[in-house]
Amino acid sequence: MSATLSLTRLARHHPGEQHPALAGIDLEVPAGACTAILGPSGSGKSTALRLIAGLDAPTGGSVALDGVDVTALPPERRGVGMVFQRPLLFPHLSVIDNVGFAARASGQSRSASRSSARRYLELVHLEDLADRPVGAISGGQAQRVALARSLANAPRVLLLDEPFSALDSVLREDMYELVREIRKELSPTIVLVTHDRHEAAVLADSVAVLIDGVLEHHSEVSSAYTQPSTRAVNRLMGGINEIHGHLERGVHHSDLGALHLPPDGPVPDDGPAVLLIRHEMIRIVDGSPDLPRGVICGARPAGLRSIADVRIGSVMVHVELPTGTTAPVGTEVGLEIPAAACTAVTR
Ligand SMILES: Nc1ncnc2c1ncn2[C@@H]1O[C@H](COP(=O)(O)OP(=O)(O)OP(=O)(O)O)[C@@H](O)[C@H]1O
Repeated sequence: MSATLSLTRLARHHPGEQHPALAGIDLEVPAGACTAILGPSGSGKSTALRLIAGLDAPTGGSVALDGVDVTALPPERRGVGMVFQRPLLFPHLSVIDNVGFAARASGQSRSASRSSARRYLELVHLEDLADRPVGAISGGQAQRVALARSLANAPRVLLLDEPFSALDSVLREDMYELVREIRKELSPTIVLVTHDRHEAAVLADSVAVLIDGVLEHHSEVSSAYTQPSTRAVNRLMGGINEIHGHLERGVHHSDLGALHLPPDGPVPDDGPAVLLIRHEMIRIVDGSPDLPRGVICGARPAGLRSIADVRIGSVMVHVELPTGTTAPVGTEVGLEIPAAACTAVTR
C-alpha cells in the first residue's frame, strides 16, 4: 500500500560544514505518484533520500508517511525501500534467495519466502534466472534483482538513487519500461534521484530541483521545462535561451521587442528580469513584419535536428530547427515566439 510522503523543512547540516547539505526543504509526493529529484552533483539529492529512508538523521524538520511522523523511526520500521546505483546483492545467495531474503529473515520458511519472491521475479521478467548465483548474471539483471528485492518488502515508498546510471543506454530504456510496468502493477510512491532530465521526464509525474541544498523548483514535468523557477533550473532542464531585459505588467522588453508572458504562468514584479524561451517552441518564419527579425549567424547539429543562432540587436536567440530543415548563415528571418514558450525570472 503506497503512502503520501511529506517532507517538512527537512534539513541536514553536517558538523563543521559551512553550508547545510539540505537547507530545510518542503516536498509532498502523493500516494502512488513518482517525483524525480534532479540536481547537479553535491546538491543534496542523496542526502534527501538517506533522510527519508532513515539512514541518516536530520538536523531539522520531519518526514511523514500518510501524515504520520516517522522521523524518529529506524529504517526497518518505516516501510521505505531503497535501490542504489549498485545492486548490492548478497553474493553467496541465488537470485531468488536474494529477493526472498527479508521474508526468510523475518522467519518465513524457505519455500514460503521463495514462492512470494517468485512473484516479484516475474514482475521484473527474471523468473528464468531464479536459481542462478548472482555472480552469474549481468549488471542490468542484477539491478532488476535489486528492484525485485526491494519490492518484495512491499515498501510504502520506493526510493531510487540513480539506479540506472551505470547501465548502457539500451538497458536503461528497458529499465524505464520496467518501472512503468511496476507503477501500473503496484503503484508504489516513488522518489527517483537522477542527474538526467530525460530520465525524469519519462518516469516521473513531477520534477523537484535541488541546487546547493535548496529546493528551487517543484512542478509537473512539462512546467519544469516551460516555467522553470530560476536560471539554474532552466539550464538543468536543457533551456538555452536567457534574454536580459525589463518586465512591465507581464510584458518583457528587450532587443527582441515586447513579449507577453503566458497569462496562466508566474509573473515576477516589474523590474529587471531574464526571459527564458524554450528553443524547441520557437518557429523560424519568412513573413510578418510584426515579428522579431534577425539574422542567422550560426547553426550546430543536435541529433536529428539542429540549433540555429539568430542575432537580433544585442540578443542571440537559439532556435531548434525541425528535422530536415537548414538555416543558411546570413539569412534574414522572423521568429514566431509563442507566449507558452516564455517565462521570466529574476535570478
Ligand atoms: N558525511 C558528510 N559530511 C560532510 N559533508 C557531507 C557528508 N555527506 C555529504 N556531504 C556533503 O553534502 C552535500 C550534498 O551531498 P549529496 O551526496 O547529498 O549530493 P548529491 O546531490 O547526491 O551528489 P551526487 O549527485 O554527486 O551524488 C555535498 O556538498 C557533500 O559533500
